[in-house]
Amino acid sequence: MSKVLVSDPIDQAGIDILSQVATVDVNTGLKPAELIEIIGQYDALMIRSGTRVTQEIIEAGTQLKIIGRAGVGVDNVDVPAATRRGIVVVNSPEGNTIAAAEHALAMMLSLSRHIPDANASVKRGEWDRKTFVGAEVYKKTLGVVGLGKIGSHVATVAKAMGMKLLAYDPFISTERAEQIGCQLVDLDLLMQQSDYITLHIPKTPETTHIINATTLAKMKPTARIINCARGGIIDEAALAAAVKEGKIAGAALDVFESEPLGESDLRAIGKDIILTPHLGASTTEAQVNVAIDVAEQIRDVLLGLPARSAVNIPGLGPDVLEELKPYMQLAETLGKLVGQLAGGRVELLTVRLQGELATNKSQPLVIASLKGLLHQALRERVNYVNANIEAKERGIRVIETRDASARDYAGSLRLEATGTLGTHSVTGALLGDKEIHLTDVDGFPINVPPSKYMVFTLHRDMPGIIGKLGSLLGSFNVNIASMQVGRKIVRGDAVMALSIDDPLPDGILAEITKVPGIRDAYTVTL
Ligand SMILES: NC(=O)C1=CN([C@@H]2O[C@H](COP(=O)(O)OP(=O)(O)OC[C@H]3O[C@@H](n4cnc5c(N)ncnc54)[C@H](O)[C@@H]3O)[C@@H](O)[C@H]2O)C=CC1
Ligand SMILES: O=C(O)C(=O)COP(=O)(O)O
Repeated sequence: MSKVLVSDPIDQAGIDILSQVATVDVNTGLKPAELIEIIGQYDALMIRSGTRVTQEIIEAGTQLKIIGRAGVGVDNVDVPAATRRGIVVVNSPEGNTIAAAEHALAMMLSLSRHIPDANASVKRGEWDRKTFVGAEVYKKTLGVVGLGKIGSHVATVAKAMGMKLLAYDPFISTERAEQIGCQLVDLDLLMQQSDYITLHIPKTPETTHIINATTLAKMKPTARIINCARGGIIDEAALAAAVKEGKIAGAALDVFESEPLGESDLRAIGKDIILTPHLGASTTEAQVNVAIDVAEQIRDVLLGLPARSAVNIPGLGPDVLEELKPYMQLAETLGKLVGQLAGGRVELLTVRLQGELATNKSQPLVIASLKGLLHQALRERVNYVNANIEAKERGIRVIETRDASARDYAGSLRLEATGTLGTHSVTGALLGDKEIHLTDVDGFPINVPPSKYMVFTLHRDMPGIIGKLGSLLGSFNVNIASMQVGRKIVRGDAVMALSIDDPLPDGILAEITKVPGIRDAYTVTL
C-alpha cells in the first residue's frame, strides 16, 4: 500500500480520501532535518504553506510521486527540482478563492474603521469614540494588483460597495478587466490614484518587492495597502517606515517575508497597521474544499491516473487530457517506436500534426512523444512531468509542424527522429473505435495495429523473401501473429512489419539481415 505524509494541518475530509488508497501519517511541525530523515518512505506529501519543500527534501524523497499543496501558492515548493525528478506538483486553484478574497475585504473595512483597535480598547474597559473615527470606502478608488481569481472576486464585491476600480495585471485583457468593472492601468498610476490598494499576485522573482520604497512613495498620504497574497511582495521594512512616517495612512498584512513573523517593526505600529497570521484561507469551507480537491488528486496519481491541477505539466489540464488522451497514447507509442528504430542518440525529433489533428494543441502530443522516445533510456523514470526537461538535458531538439491538408486519415501524427545512426519516421492514426494503427514506416504505407513485440525489415520487394523470413523465425521457435508488407512500387524497396508473440531471442536480428534482399532489420518492444 502507498504511504502519504501530511505535514501541515488539513481537514479530515482529505485524510478520509487518502485513506482509501494509502496509509496516511499526519506529522505536522516537522523541522527540515526531521522531514528529510523520513520523507524517503513516502509516495506522496500533502502540505499547506507551513512546510518548505526544498530541493534537499525532494532529493531525499526517493519514492515521491506527487506533492499536493492544499491551497493555491506553490512558492514554498521547489517546483523545478520536483519537475526534474518527475514528481507531479498539484494545488487547489479555486478551493480557497472566496476565503482569501473575503479576508482582503475584511482587512480593507477593518483598516478604514479601525475595528481591531476599537475592539481592543472596549475590551480594556474604555469608551473612546473620538480616536476611531473612520473613512468610508464608498466612492473611493480601489487598486487591485493581480486580477486573477481572488482579485476578480474582491473587485466584484468592492464594486457592489460603490467603489471605483483600477487594476494592474499585464496578463489580463482590457475586455476581461472591463467585464469585472475595472479600468486597466499601469502600476504607477494605480499607486498614485488609489485610496486602497490590494495585492493578489503570486510571489515570483518579478513580483518580489514589487512594492518598495519607490512605489510606496507614489501613494497618497491618505491611502492604505493590503497584502493577503504573499510575504515578500511588499518590502516590509520600507512599508513600516512609510506608515510610521505618515507617508501612507495604513496597511493590513496577512502574509510576511518570514513566517511565523518574528521580531518586526510592524508589530510596534498602532492602529494604522493590522496584522493577521496568514488566515486568508482559514475558513471551514475553504479548508474542506482544498483538502478534498488535493486529496482526490493525490489518490488519482497514486492509482496511476492523471491529476487535474498539476502545476508542472504544461498545457495538460483535465479538459485537454480528456480530449487528447487517445492521441497522447498514439504519440507515446510512436515515440517508443521511432526511438527504437533510430537506435543511437536522437538529436532531433520532428512532430507533425496532420489532418484534423493539425488544429489541436501540440504541446501535450510533443510531451507524450518525448515520453515514448525517452522510454528506452529512462524507463519508468520518464513521465509527462519531466519528459521536456529530460529531452532538453539530452540535447534533443524538437520541431513541431502541421499539415491540415494531409487527408489519408481523419487525423494522424508523424514523428521523425534524426540521430547518430540516421533518420527514421513513423506515422499513426486512430481508426474505428480509437484503435491505434501504424500507417507509415520510413515512408512506406502500412496499416497495422502495434503490438508489444514487433520486427521491422527494410528489404527488396522480391519473390520468396517473406517465406525465407517466416522459416527463419520458425526455426528459432518465434511465432508470428501478423505480418504486413508496405511498398511504394512493385519490386522496389519495401518495409515488412511483423507482430510476434514473444521478444525476439538474442542474435536472431543479425541472422535476419543475412537473408538475401533484407537490408536492415529492427526489433522493438512497445
Ligand atoms: N493569504 C492566503 O491565505 C492566501 C493567499 N493566496 C495567494 O493569492 C495570490 C493570488 O491567487 P489567485 O487569485 O488564486 O491566483 P490567480 O493565478 O488566479 O491570479 C493571479 C493573477 O496575478 C497576475 N500576475 C502574475 N504576475 C503578475 C505581475 N508580475 N504583475 C501583475 N499581475 C501579475 C496573473 O496574471 C493573474 O491574473 C497567490 O499568490 C496565492 O498564493 C491564495 C489563497 C489564500
Ligand atoms: O493557498 C494559499 O496560497 C495560501 O496562502 C493558503 O495558505 P495555508 O494553506 O492557509 O497555509
